[in-house]
Amino acid sequence: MFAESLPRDAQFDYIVCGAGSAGCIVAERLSADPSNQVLLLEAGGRDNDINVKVPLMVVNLINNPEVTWPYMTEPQVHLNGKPQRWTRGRVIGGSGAINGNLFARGDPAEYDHWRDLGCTGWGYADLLPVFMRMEDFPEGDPAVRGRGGPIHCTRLDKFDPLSDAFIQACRQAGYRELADYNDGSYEGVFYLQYTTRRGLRNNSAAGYLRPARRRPNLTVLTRAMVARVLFEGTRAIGVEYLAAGERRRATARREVVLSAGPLASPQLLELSGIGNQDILRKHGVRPIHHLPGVGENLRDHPNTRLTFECAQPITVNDVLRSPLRKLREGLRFILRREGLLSICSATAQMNYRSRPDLKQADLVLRLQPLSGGDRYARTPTTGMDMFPGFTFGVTTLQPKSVGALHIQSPDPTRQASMDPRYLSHEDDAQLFLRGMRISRGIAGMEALKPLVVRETRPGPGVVDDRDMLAYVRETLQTSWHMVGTCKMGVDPMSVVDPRLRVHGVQGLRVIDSSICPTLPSSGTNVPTMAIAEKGAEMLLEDGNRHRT
Ligand SMILES: Cc1cc2nc3c(=O)[nH]c(=O)nc-3n(C[C@H](O)[C@H](O)[C@H](O)COP(=O)(O)OP(=O)(O)OC[C@H]3O[C@@H](n4cnc5c(N)ncnc54)[C@H](O)[C@@H]3O)c2cc1C
Repeated sequence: MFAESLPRDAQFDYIVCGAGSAGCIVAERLSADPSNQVLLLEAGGRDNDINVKVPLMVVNLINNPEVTWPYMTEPQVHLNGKPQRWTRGRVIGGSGAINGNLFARGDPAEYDHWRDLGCTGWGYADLLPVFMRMEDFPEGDPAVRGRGGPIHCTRLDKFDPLSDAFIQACRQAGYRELADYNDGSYEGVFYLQYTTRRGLRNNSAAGYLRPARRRPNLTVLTRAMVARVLFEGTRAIGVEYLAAGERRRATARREVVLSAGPLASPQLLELSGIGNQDILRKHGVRPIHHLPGVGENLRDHPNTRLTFECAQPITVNDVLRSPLRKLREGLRFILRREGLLSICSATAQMNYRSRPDLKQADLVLRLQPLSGGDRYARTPTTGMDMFPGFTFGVTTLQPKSVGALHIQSPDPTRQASMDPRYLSHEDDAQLFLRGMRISRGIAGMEALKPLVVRETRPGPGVVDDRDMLAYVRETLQTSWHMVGTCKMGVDPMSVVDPRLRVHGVQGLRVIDSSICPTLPSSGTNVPTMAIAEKGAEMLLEDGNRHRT
């Protein structure tokens, strides 16, 4: 239940910090046992905004400071010195409340890689039952797809002519079409699936937290920013948080769980004295445990784009710039819960290998039936093209450039210094050139040709390596898939063990996307929700073991 405030020094069994994709699940799972008193603290507010519910209306959220964190990275040396804007959700549901709703488990081979790195229990076969119990996808193969779970997965049965032509063009170029890319197959071209239920966003806040919000043993406090974890020796005993202009405390009898996401969970560890002791001392934080991996291993999927003018007015651009089309799409959505309003943007995708000798797909080509100056240009006032347009997003799946994030002050309200070091590894830059060339080949296939008037970005004049690379460095942006800053593992640079317990201290876990050792080869939302499902199961198992 939502609380307005908490009594001074309130006590709970578990305190979960951050109500994002992971935190909502952890809190729901823990509070399903009525003997657990659970507190969920969220820095942002409630998620009642209609823009959260209707998928396409996310265009009104990603530039809205009311529901987002306005993070900026350090200037990027390999992107002409430009810092990058990194929007994240600051609201119940977290980034899952403002994301693209794309439903992807990721490449099974990448989870097997995690297992091979020493993360016992995290191979694809281990995760399959977790993915299955989370989801509701009645039309899928019941041997590998779940039904009846809290997160509904939608496969649209009608697509627009542009998406159909894209699929056809990829097939003409020799790639195979997948009927269900979440069934364990991963390489090929496919129509995307969405985390929506009856046309509305079905994130972890909707699927897990909402049904649990009246439980008397679950307290949810919004506008409460965790400032640090409190310790007695090396045991976490609670948190200090900022609410209504005051610094307050809450105590955890069992465990504190950090689910504040990949940019805040490592910051909270460092503010609490867990991290590289030299960095902590430099910023006036007394070290409790030297853990040099905290904040390292920052990974993201960088993204560059080719945009095209479309020969027919069938794109999101055409809907958003025409009051009549908006009304028509609005009615279609209200009456049948279908159409462009029921998706955020992307409709089809191809996962493929840049070279046949590779073990797994390393590139993504994604179709978005909208176009504009950059990834945040989603409306006429934010830079969307005022003509029919579509985008080919090009993303490298396992970039070799890895960055770091660290506190730059003991003040919890000051963002950490974030440096993804995009394109610092030359192989990543070369892979983008390959991806762009393959994308142009697809745009030139018979099936797509009638819909392409011209390439608008980078444009037909940009053809040699030097010019294309200059374009990539100028236009590269995030896919908002940051992970890895509290890496799970057994090596000296890992932060949590495979049961997600922070090394070297007791009573403290990190359960969110920051524990991924490498990038899941996909969007990171479904992988994060699976991490939360599995992490909560471990918390409950360990809690019960102590009781008996
Ligand atoms: C614009 C955008 C589009 C995306 N599109 C997709 C997509 O289509 N498909 C996909 O698979 N993935 C997508 N992602 C990525 C995916 O949504 C994230 O990887 C996932 O939500 C991460 O979950 P998390 O729980 O780790 O963090 P978050 O969901 O970010 O949750 C962290 C929560 O902690 C809160 N918090 C932070 N600091 C504190 C503090 N000090 N005290 C209290 N609370 C705090 C935050 O406000 C937030 O609510 C997208 C992300 C974004 C931002």
